[in-house]
Amino acid sequence: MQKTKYVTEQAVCQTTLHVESTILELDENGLTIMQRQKRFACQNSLEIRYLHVLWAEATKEQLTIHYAAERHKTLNATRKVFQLLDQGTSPRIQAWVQLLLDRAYGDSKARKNLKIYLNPFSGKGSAVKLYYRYAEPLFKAARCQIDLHETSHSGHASQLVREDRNIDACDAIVCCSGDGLPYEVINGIALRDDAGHILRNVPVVQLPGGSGNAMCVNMFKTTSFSHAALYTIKGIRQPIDLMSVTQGDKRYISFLSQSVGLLAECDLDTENMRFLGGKRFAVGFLQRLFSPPVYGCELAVYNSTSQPDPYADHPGCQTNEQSRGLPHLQFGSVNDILPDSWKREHHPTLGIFFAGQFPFVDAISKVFPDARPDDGLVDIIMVDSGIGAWKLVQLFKRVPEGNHLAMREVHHRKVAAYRVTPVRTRGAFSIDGERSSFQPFQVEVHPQLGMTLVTPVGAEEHRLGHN
Ligand SMILES: Nc1ncnc2c1ncn2[C@@H]1O[C@H](COP(=O)(O)OP(=O)(O)OP(=O)(O)O)[C@@H](O)[C@H]1O
Repeated sequence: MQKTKYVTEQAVCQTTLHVESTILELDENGLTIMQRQKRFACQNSLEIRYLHVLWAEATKEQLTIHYAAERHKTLNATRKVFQLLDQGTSPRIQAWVQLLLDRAYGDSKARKNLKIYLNPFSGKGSAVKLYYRYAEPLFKAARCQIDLHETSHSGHASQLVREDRNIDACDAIVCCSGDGLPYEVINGIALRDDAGHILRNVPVVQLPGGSGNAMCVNMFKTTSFSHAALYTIKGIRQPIDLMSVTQGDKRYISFLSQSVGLLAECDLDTENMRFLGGKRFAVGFLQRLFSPPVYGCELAVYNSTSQPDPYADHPGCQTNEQSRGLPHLQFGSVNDILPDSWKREHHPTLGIFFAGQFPFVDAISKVFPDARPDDGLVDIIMVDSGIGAWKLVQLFKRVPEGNHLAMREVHHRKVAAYRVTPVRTRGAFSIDGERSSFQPFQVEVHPQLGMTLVTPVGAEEHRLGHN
């Protein structure tokens, strides 16, 4: 807490508050607090961006401004207190405080009601510590209402969201975890009778507590825990597409990716090396570099831009109306006969199949650089297993910048739906980074079925490892 100052109100206009020797000025970008030393000279000026202002209130006696102060690239909840000598309830001061709050929150809802799920085993097991140290103080300073649940087992978060009768009263579901927990939450909601209504209306966000944290990187453009907490407080609602994945008689909801082949193996088959953190993926890659696996498959794709009527030759399909439940599968499931309008291809020597709807699939891999999360399309990249070790290394070196799409060996496209039928009977397949059974699967995009929060205008991008 900063040093307390004794002041009296002499407000001169709506954006400026003179309180004895202090001037509080609301300018274009934020609040400036100046100490007036002599008649015309101001010193000790402090600037607080509106983005960083968490809360402000004036009681009869004092004005308190809570804000997120940045030190060593980490945000900490702090406050300034000014004594108002019985004048805090004056309309002028109350109007100034309201103006500060209006500018601090803009289009974002203030005092959010947050439902928080904490996975104590995410990543290297530090999510709980990170939450209490970096997120909770900011949420409390911003006067958020917190309903916190620590998950006790796999499937716990799914059960909680399925049974929660007040879920639509919350302003965001905050997963303090890797990407596994948001996947679980979304699929838990998908089992409710009002799944469509909840998915479309209640934002799901992530504080980066796991090893991948793709949801946070894509939406908040940060791997910093404290910045992600601030962007949750100040986040703006943003609809996103979700994807149905049908496999056998099951239907999963995917928000991030589907992966078959080399990359899925590097992720799933190195889970016993979790102690290596992010490096386990690189170890898996090196192990397969000189003999990449071959995942021959039949691929069928539906591209809505070339075929204007997706329903024409699929009699079983229904319109994707804004129902309260989960949307109907417009293209049927993986068990249905393929519509004639779909393009069929045979890829006998496929090595990598990766599909996703966000640019980043983890904190550093920009696999789909021009993907848009709300365009009704899923990006697919495919690479042949015969690409060769040297080209494979080139490809991976280019992925962080997203330059790999320029390589002749990388086939990229955007589709509205697709089906993969593998030739082999065993192999690696993941949905949103979670292992799924190796069987034929079909994916269709549900435009803007999901909801999340994104950073407000003016937020910085930082994808480094700080808190
Ligand atoms: N208390 C718990 N014990 C064991 N597993 C849990 C618990 N709580 C949640 N889980 C499961 O842990 C899985 C992985 O969670 P999460 O994604 O948060 O961490 P991660 O695997 O470290 O991160 P990433 O997905 O980024 O690699 C989820 O599928 C979830 O179901």
